[in-house]
Amino acid sequence: MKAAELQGIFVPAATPFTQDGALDEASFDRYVRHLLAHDIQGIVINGTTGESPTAAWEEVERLVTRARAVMAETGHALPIIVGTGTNDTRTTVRRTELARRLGADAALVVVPYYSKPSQAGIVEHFRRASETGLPVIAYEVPSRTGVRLQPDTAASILALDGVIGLKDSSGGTELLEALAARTGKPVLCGEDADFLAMLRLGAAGGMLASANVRTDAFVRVYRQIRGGSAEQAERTFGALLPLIRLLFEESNPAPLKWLLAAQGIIASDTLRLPLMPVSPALQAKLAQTLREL
Ligand SMILES: O=C(O)C1=N[C@H](C(=O)O)C[C@H](O)C1
Repeated sequence: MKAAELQGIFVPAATPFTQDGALDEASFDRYVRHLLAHDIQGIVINGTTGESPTAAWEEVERLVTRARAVMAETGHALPIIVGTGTNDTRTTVRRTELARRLGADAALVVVPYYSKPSQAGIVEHFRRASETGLPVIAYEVPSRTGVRLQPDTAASILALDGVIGLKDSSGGTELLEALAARTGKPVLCGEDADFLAMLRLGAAGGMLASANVRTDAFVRVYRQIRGGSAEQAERTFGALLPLIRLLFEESNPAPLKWLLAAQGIIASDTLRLPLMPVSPALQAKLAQTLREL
């Protein structure tokens, strides 16, 4: 995958489980077929939305194999981006190599969480991952990692040959604006509520959990901005905002999985602990949204 291909809407897939918590491949196949019916630019497997903290690597490999098979059956060849980042550089490098051998198109590598490494340590982490030969998309999400990329650090990571872009879930537009004059590489919005603001400031697109629902409307927002129809984009996005807020009212991907299951796209909204199903109060709000979709 090349940097120039990081444009448009990328959908991070949820990982369907059966009620007893096993990987539900039949649901995943159906779900991928559903996603492929929309004009998206790629699918992410094992992102945050895919419950990467509790997915076994063997399961990730199964999902990549299934996604590729469904694409072959339906005549699609969209990029498959695989979450390979952990807080351990060695494991991250090994997973990125495995993903490359499996035929992934790019790796989504999160800023190493929990250890609170120095900015220099973070750059080194990405250098090692980027030397595997699989294009890397760096993923900045300080609310989850506990460490924030400084703009200089993000620019150094983006300057690495094997890094093709950044998914920015930092919240707000500061990092994007700081990077604007310093990198030609694409920045994708990873903070759903900021999608429109970031597109306006030059983001190349979005990698958005909420684009699993009302996918076509997210594609429309992107196209409207690219086509210069800012007012239309504002209206389209304004109509999506209540849905986005609901999807993040409790930890992603719990609300999303509830909606996918309620629509029959996946069989069950089962999550792996410590994530819990959505509360009854949120379920009632999601059920109302479902009637309006
Ligand atoms: O799975 C992802 O990739 C995303 N994760 C973010 C999160 O839950 O923190 C949200 C974003 O929409 C995509």
